[in-house]
Amino acid sequence: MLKLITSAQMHEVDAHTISTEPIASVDLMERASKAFVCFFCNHFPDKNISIAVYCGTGNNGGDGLAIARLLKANQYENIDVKIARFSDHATADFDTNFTRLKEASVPFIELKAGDFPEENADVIIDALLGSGLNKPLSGAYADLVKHLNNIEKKVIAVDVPTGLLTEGVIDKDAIVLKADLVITFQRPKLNFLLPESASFMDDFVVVDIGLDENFIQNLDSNFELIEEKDVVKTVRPRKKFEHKGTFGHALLIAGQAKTMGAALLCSSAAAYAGVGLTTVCIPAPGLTALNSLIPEVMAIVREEKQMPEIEWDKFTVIGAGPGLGKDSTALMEALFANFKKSVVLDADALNMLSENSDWWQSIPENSIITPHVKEFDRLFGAHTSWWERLETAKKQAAEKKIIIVLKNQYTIITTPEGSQYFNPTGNSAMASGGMGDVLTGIITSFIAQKYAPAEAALLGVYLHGKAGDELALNNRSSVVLAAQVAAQVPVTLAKIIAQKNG
Ligand SMILES: NC(=O)C1=CN([C@@H]2O[C@H](COP(=O)(O)OP(=O)(O)OC[C@H]3O[C@@H](n4cnc5c(N)ncnc54)[C@H](OP(=O)(O)O)[C@@H]3O)[C@@H](O)[C@H]2O)[C@H](O)CC1
Ligand SMILES: [K+]
Repeated sequence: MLKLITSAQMHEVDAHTISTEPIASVDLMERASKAFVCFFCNHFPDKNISIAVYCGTGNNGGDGLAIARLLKANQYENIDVKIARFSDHATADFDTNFTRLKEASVPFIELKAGDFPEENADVIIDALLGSGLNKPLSGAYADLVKHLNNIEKKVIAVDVPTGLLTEGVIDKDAIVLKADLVITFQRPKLNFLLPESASFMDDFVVVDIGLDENFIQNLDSNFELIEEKDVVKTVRPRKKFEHKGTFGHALLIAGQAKTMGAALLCSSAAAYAGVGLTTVCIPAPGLTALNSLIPEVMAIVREEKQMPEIEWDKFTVIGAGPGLGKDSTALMEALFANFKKSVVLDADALNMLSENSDWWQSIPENSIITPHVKEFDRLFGAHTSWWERLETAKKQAAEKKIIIVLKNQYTIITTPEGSQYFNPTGNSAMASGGMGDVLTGIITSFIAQKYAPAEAALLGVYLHGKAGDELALNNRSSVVLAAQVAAQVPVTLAKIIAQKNG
C-alpha cells in the first residue's frame, strides 16, 4: 500500500528528508526537477518544440527555473521563462535557481500584472503555484491563469496544476490552470483521485524524487493506494487435495424477467472467480437462459408473489441486488432474518435499503455494500462533493460496522476501522452496463472462499479493474463488456498468483 498524504504532510516529509538524508533543499529541488525533465524528455522527444515555462516565486517556481535550465542542457533550444513576480516574496531556492538560470543564459522576462504578452509556444510548463496554494486564486494570478486557459495550449503542470487544492472540497468555480498532464512528485495528490479534478487535468504521472519512504509510510493518514504487490500477498494459490467444498457455496439473489442479464453476469462472475458452488435465485422466466448459458450455476426459482424456499444455512455468503427490482422487500427481510454471516448488497438491494432504513440493524457486521455515487447518495443523503462522500463513508462504515465500496474511476473501499483504500485499476472502456453486477459476483465469490470481507473487497475491486485493463489496454479495445471481464478474471488471477510463486 502507498500511504496517501496531504500537502502539509508532504512539506513535513520534505523537511525530514532534508535534515536526515541529509540533502540541501536546493539539491532536493534539483532532484525533483531532474525527475520531471527525465519524464518530459521521454514523452516529448522533439527537441525543436517551443516551450514556455511559467514560474511563480515559491518553490514550485524554483522547480520551474531548474526545469528550464535542465531542458536547455538537454538540447531543447526554444525555451523561454516567464516569471510571475506578483509579490515581494521569493523563496531562497527560487533565488538560487534564478541566479543559475541567468548563468545558463536561458531567456526570461518578468510579467507585469494585467499586461501579459501573447503566448506562441507549443507547450506551457506550469510552475506558477504547487502544493503551497493556501487560498483561491485572485488578482494577477487569476488573470494570468484565465489568459493562459484561453489560448488552449498543451499545458504540463509541475507537481500540481496552479490553483488546484490537493485535498478538501474543490470549489466548482475554482480558477485553475487546466493541465493536459501533471507530472507530480512522489505521490498522487488526494484530489487527483476524485472526479472533480477531471475538469482541471486530463491525466497525471507520479515521479519518484527520493523522499524518505519509511517516514511517509509511518505518517498518520487513513488513505492508501492499493499496489499490485498487496494483492499478490493476499491471494492464496489453490492446494492439492482441495475440492469444491473448500471453496464455499455462494448464493446470489438477482434478476427479474427483464433484467436476467444481471443475474447471469453476477453468478457467472462468482463462478469464474473461483467459488466452489454457485446458486442463483432467479424468476422462473430466466431458468432456460441460465441453464443454457451457465450450466455450472444452480437455480432457486422465484415464482411471482411467492417466497422461494431457501435453505439459508447451506450458503457461505449471499450477494443480493443486481437487477432484482424493488419489489423484493419480503425476500430481503427473509434474508436478514435468516442469514447472519456477511452479505454483499448492490444495486436494487441498496435502493430498497435506502427506503427501509430499519434494515440496517439486521445487516450482519462485516457485510459489504457496493454503491455507485447515486446509490451512495440515496443511502446516506445528497452530497455536493466527493470529499464529503469520503467523510460520510468513513463515518457510516464505522457506525454500521460494514465495508463500503464506493464505485468510481478510483474505487474507494472504506473499512469499519476507518481505512480508505483507493484502487488504481480499471479504465473508461469498462464504462458499460453490467460491470457492477460482475464486481458483486467476484467479491461474493472471494468471501465464499474464506477471504476476510475487507480482503475480498480489495482483491475483487483490484482484479475486476485489472481484468478490464488487460482486455482494453492489451487489445487496444475502446469498449469492454461485462461478460468479457467475468471470463477474464481467472486469467488475471492466475497471473497474480504466478507472481507469488515466482
Ligand atoms: N516534497 C516535495 O514534493 C517537493 C516539492 N517541491 C516543490 O515545492 C512546491 C511547494 O512549494 P511552496 O513554496 O511551498 O509553495 P508554492 O510554490 O506552491 O507557493 C508559493 C507561495 O505562494 C503563496 N500562495 C499560496 N496561494 C496563493 C494564491 N492563491 N495566490 C497567490 N499566492 C499564493 C504562498 O505564500 P504566502 O506567503 O502568500 O502564504 C506560497 O507559499 C511543490 O509543489 C513542488 O513543486 C520542491 O521543489 C522539492 C520537494
Ligand atoms: K504548478
